[in-house]
Amino acid sequence: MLSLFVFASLFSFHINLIILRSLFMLVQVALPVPLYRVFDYSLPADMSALPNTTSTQIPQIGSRVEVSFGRQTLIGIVVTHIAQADSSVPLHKLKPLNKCLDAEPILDDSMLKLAYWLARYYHYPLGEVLAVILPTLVRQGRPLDLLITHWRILPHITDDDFRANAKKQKQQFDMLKLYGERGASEDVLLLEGMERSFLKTLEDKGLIERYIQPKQAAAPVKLAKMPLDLNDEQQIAVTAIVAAHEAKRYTGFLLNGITGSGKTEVYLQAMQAVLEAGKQVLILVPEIGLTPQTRARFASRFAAHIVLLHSGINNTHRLQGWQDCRTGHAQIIIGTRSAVLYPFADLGLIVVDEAHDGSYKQQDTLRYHAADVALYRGLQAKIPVVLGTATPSLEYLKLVDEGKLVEYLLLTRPGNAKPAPMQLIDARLQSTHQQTQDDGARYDTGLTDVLIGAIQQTLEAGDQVLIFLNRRGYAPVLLCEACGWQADCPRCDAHLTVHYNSQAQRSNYSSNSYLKCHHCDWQAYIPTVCPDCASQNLDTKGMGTTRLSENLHAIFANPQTSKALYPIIQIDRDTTRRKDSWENIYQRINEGKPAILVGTQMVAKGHHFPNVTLVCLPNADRGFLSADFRSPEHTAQLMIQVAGRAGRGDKAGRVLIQTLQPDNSLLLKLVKDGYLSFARELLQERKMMGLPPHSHAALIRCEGKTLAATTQVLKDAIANLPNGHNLAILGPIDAPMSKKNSRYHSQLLLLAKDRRQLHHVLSQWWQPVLALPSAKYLKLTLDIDPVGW
Ligand SMILES: Nc1ncnc2c1ncn2[C@@H]1O[C@H](COP(=O)(O)OP(=O)(O)OP(=O)(O)O)[C@@H](O)[C@H]1O
Ligand SMILES: [Zn+2]
Repeated sequence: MLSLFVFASLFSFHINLIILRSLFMLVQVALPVPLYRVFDYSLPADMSALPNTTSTQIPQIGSRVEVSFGRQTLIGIVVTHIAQADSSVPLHKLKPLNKCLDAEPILDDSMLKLAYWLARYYHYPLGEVLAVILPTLVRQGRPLDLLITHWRILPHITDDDFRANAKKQKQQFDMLKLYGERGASEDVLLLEGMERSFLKTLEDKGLIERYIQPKQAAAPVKLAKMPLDLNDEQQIAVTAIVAAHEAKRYTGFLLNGITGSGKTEVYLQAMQAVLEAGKQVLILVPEIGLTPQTRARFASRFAAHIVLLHSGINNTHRLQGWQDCRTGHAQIIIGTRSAVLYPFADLGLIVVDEAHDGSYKQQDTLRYHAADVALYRGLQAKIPVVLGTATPSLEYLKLVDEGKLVEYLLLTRPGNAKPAPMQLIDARLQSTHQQTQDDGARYDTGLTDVLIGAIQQTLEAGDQVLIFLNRRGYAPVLLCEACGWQADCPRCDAHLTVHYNSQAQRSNYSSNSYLKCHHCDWQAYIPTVCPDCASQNLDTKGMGTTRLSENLHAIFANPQTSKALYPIIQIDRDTTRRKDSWENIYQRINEGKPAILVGTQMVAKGHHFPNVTLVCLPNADRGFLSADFRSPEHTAQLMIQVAGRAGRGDKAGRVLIQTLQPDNSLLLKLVKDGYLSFARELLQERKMMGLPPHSHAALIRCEGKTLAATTQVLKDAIANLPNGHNLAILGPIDAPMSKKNSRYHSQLLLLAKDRRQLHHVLSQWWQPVLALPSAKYLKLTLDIDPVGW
């Protein structure tokens, strides 16, 4: 009895102590505001007044709280508990929290560490980093219980309880009846076509009830199909990745495999070991067009819970996916860039497919690179990370040289498939093919006879042709032949692209014919006379995918019917805008009948079209002339990726590159010696010039109403650099497209030999730059490891 009393009094003393401590305890909250700091809030005297806390509980680190901030109410994340004595805010100025939204942390320690790392590395405010990490609905405060709603029919209810006129309700009731006395989860029912409003109606009528159950763990992953027999190169790579996984050791792998060498099979077999150990696998893919096909490939191998994360899913699905990753319910996660920021219960492997791809770099707000973040997360979780590509960026080659990435080469294609040889066609020696239009006038098709002959031959052999043209629309320029006027965007330093369809008459302003700026989406009618000199002599210059498709129609038309003899399938952002259009196009191609595919860079990425045996690049080599030092690397990657679509099935393929500069040394090197040798030479050149990856870059951009203002800030910023900074400074210069959307842009590039030195300077310098008097009303951004110029 006595001991019980002692225990009880000790217990209440303990409680009092906690309450007492919480009175002097503050929480520091990261809020989604552009300020480089966290904010102190006190706890209300009566903690139980805070929803989601008990009288003894302090809101946990990693949980969401609602606070008053100025006149606003914001939701932020608790990042630390501090003693009141340690706060710089005087007691009377401290505000109490309004609400605690989570009883448990929604971000664990590793996610918070990730957020701190991102904030530090990209010099971005912590609260805004967290806003990028969290899905919209989480940010807005949606409750995140890990319980799921089930619905079932009440035991005493029978069919007789329905009146005759409630037909739809009866239908839905019958559907629920199929699930027996335990009913089914709301997600399943909604997927089956049940409507939420009906569930509510049936509940209100006392026919069905909801009950809550904890989410069940996913069933162990099973193989749905036998793996292929690996070739030696593949086997060596799989063994190394699995060994790192088994040793619970971080290793960054560069899986450097030529196009069609079976990198995906390597991912699949490495994944198998990881999934069988009960761990999750994250696969990053470049863009939305890829995800359905990729999913199909993984789903046919593994019976597993696969979650797809890309920009096309709505907020509810995104939240669901986020929860599934965090609880471990998701076993295979296939996603674009932002999936690398998701929380995972037990991640065992990260694969970054087509790791060189530009879409892995986020180009606004937090400018992270998903492959770099993947490597950090691998290190954090002690797991292997595989960067797979046929065209590794120079950054990765350098990391291999430094021993920071382990490289495995796949130099052959499995089975009979051989890499397609590349051949140059000198377009200076040959005039391009001319066609006659209805009114008898001749026009240039932009294709040489050699190219047309090869296309014809391929189609007659029953195969498919892919023509790559990285420009959508009809033509990039509308020009007055009389006075030289060109249709330019009033808001950007850019020509307006002509979107035109010969079926729609040019003069009747049909919705198919218009001028459009591809940078700001400004649109205008196509004028019938020149706005400057009133001449009717307006003409288009250059060729986009629509025009090329029309030209091909004319070239390969049946003379009697004028109809094209072969399907001509245009694949670009305009033709794949609708949700299911990519799927339809994909199906048409995979029927395998002879066809001509005309596509922009959308077709370059990872697709497997086994019947394509000829790939043509009528003018893809232009990028070798650009001013951006990264342009040759990116152009070569794109060319090799497109070329890699040829000859992936049993038949041999070939690649024809039509060019006006057949003597260009870069082009010759690429065609003759292949990508790796080409890339090695570029890397050497960058070393000589001290350019990335042989130095580390930060790009500062300034946007404002005049170039004078944007340049001035950057000059002031340079003047503020700490003494002895030891950085190379390029600029300020006008940005490549200095006027965009009626705003002007200047930029400044900082280069450092040593990464730490760059970050050291930035950490002292960047925040004061944002506070410069001349920076008021201007937008300043910092891009660490920029990929564009
Ligand atoms: N060991 C193997 N034996 C037989 N066929 C294989 C093997 N490995 C891969 N393949 C087949 O080779 C084809 C090309 O493989 P995959 O698409 O994985 O190449 P990839 O390296 O990912 O290509 P890309 O970089 O161009 O996307 C596929 O049809 C695949 O099924
Ligand atoms: Zn524009």
